[in-house]
Amino acid sequence: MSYYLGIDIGTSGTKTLLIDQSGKVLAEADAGYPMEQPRPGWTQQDPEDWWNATVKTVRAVMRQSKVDKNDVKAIGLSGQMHGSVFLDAQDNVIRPALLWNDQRTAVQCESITSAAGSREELIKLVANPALTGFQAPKILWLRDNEKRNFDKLAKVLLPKDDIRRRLTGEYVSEVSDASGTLLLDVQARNWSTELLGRLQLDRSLLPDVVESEDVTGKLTAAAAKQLGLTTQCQVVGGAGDCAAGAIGNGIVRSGLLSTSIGTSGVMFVHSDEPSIDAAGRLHTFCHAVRGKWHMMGVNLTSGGSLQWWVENVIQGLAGVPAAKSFEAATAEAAGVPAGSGSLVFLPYLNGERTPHADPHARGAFVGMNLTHDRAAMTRSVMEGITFALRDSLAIIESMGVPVRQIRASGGGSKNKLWRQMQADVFGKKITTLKVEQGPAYGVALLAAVGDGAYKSIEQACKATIEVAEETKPDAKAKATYNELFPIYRDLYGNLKDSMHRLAELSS
Ligand SMILES: Nc1ncnc2c1ncn2[C@@H]1O[C@H](COP(=O)(O)OP(=O)(O)O)[C@@H](O)[C@H]1O
Ligand SMILES: O=C(CO)[C@@H](O)[C@H](O)COP(=O)(O)O
Repeated sequence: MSYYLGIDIGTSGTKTLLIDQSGKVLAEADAGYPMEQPRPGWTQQDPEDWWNATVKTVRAVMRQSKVDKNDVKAIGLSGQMHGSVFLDAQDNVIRPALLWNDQRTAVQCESITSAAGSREELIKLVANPALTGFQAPKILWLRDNEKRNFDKLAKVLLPKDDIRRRLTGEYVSEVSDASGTLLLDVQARNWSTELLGRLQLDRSLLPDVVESEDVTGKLTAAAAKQLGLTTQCQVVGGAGDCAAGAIGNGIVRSGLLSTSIGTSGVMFVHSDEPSIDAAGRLHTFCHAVRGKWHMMGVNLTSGGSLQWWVENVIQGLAGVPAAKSFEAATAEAAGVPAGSGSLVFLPYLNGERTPHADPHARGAFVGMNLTHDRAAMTRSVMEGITFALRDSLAIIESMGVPVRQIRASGGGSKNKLWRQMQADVFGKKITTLKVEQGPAYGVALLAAVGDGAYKSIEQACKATIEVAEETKPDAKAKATYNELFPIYRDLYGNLKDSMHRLAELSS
């Protein structure tokens, strides 16, 4: 029997799992690490933490499963997208890695747009506008602000690709994650030499780019020893965590969408063609399916807003025990009718990407009155997060993209109230999988495809992924949300100026 490892370098921690060739999960392990926030809107991590978590979790699943190391044929890598690991010519990490939710690069986004000629020209080159989280503005930020570090720079890698370097000694990325650098010609599935030239960035700074199921190398002797595996173990391209999570949800053909409520929120749709949102509100990226694309809307503080509410606000007030806090808070919210008594929450606690692309957007509760209590406010937070996902769905539908099935995933979708709320807010049936394992599972499947256990990722998904539960919209709640959604949408425009002035004051 052959076995495959999936490793997901997440923001809060690394998750590793081991599957057999039928797709059955034999063991899984997690290891967490901190995220530094040296200033409001700045986020960083130490790549060494990702490596230590990788070693720890791989060793843990090998120990738990008791699988013979010679039978582990391949590894798939997934990870938080867009981050930058800056390396010197000796592969030393020059400074902490800047992350996907870092907002320090607004000035560099403007420089990139003007170097391309205009926002429209930039979208023509790389299918997307310049957004603060993406990798290219981070490279320019280093050049503009830390010249001594920039002078040492020899390579820039995405988080999971830095783990690949440590596993195989190779500098390689793959198309789905490379799409989020803003330097990939997404339609041609290769680096945009045109944009690199206009930004005066040397191609040698970037790794090679392959398809997600391609084998990128084998473990070095040192890595094999550290992980307790063999030098015959292959490492496939893998995928950025959104595409990897979508594969884990079986989103590999037209008409299928997935939502994910994790720290960030994602509305993801498969596309046979590189369809581009001319306004640049959705990201158009290569899918981890060979020769296919996807579009997605991303909310920066999705489940992260509930986490903020439960940890920073409610816990302080009520002393809810940490382990049970999400369940306890949402159980209380379930007693409040849909619409939270006309209270609307805007989940823009760290700026927002889709649809506003605004690092200075801020959160708000609007419509409070004397009847509102903690439970209503919790519910309103959940509804605001779900409205933010509906914003992305509305854009997808306005582009004429077919929507046949929506599969809900991520920590938030494990909650029954939130699954019902998604059905009611979207006005559509929501399905969930029998076993949802997220991005690590998606890349373990890519590893199985790379090793030849399946002909294609579509075939692997068909053989392994089973839809279990269906949640239908409730007509009354759907009508309430249809009334509230236009108000939610108007609020950003109405409050934008005040949000910006407040963001300025807190910076
Ligand atoms: N039992 C629960 N009920 C409601 N929401 C939950 C529950 N468990 C987790 N969540 C939400 O899911 C988020 C974490 O999702 P997860 O997919 O595990 O995160 P990450 O994106 O960091 O990997 C939390 O911040 C919280 O908003
Ligand atoms: O920026 C994006 C996608 O564009 C985020 O989805 C990050 O990739 C999130 O990573 P996790 O919080 O799920 O680790």
